[in-house]
This record gives sequence, C-alpha cells and structure tokens, in this order.
Amino acid sequence: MKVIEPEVIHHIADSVIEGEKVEKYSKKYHEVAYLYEQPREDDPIVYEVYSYSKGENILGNLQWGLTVLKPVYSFDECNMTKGHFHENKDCAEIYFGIAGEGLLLLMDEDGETWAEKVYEGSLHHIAGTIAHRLVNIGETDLKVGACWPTAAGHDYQAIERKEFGYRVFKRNGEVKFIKR
Ligand SMILES: O=P(O)(O)OC[C@H]1O[C@](O)(CO)[C@@H](O)[C@@H]1O
Repeated sequence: MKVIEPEVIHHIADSVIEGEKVEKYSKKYHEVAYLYEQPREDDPIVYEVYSYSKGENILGNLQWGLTVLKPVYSFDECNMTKGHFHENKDCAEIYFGIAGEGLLLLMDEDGETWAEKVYEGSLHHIAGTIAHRLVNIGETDLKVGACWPTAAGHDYQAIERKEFGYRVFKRNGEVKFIKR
C-alpha cells in the first residue's frame, strides 16, 4: 500500500493552512468600513481567510476554511466579518472555535437575530437558511475553522438589504448589543 503525505496542513497553533491548493485573502478595513456605525480612518487588515478544496464545484464536495479575525475596534464597535447567507439554502456549514473569544451572529430569513459564544473547542452547526457573521469580542485574534459544501455560494446582497438585527460593542470591558 502506498502511504503519502497530506497535500494540505492546517497548523492549528499558528493559524495557517499550507498547501498548493490553499487560497488565502486578507480583508482590509476600507473594504468593510461601511459595516461600522463610526468608521476608523486608518486601514489595518481586519481579517484573513484561508480555504481549501479539491475537485469540482458540485453538490457533495466540501471546502475547509480558517478565518482569523483581528481584535480591531471601530471606536468601541467590535470587528466582524461581512456575514452572508448561502446562495444554496440546502447547504449547511460547521464552524469550529480554535482560539480567542467571539460571537457567531445568526439570523433567519425574517431577520430574527441571535448569537452563540465562540471559543476554543466550540462547535456550531449553521443551517442552510441561516445568515452567519463572526464577531471578535476579545483582545486577541479570533480563529475559527469551517467546513461547508463547495456549492454553497455566498449571498452578501441579502445582508446589504437586511442587516443583522444587532450591532456589537465593547464598553468598559462589557459586551453590549444595540438593536438596529
Ligand atoms: O465572507 P465573510 O462573510 O466575510 O466570512 C468570512 C469567511 O468565513 C467562511 O464562512 C468560512 O471560512 C467563508 O465562507 C467566508 O468567506
């Protein structure tokens, strides 16, 4: 029997995924400044996303990802991902907390919004009809692994039309939710 090396390695402690087929992008603040009530004036990297898949973009195939969300505050509003629904509502997703302290904001198609706490070892099943956004409520990188069907797609426009029901702030060390 032939034994070979894996083509991809997810270095959990360093939060890096390495391999020829791994894609990575860094999101700069100016690309997401519109999300915040009071935007910053500088332009730091706010999050990095790694993803890996193999084979065709067909239902049944899977994608693995890692999001590293920086502890960048817009005054006292917490850093967040853009957030999205899946284009294909039959496609669920699993999130897996690796490090840091965060919230997974979830929203149904009627706009009802709630959150799950995210920390090392937390596991989150996100149904195909539920929008999802990560929020870093800590002072260190929030690192979250994810597995989802390659064919899920990202629907960002639905979020632009109807934003998540709450903004998340940290004031005097306490997390506060403000209804939109
Ligand atoms: O695209 P968003 O909503 O900013 O989220 C960041 C990334 O998190 C994932 O849900 C998991 O890595 C990706 O699909 C997505 O691109």
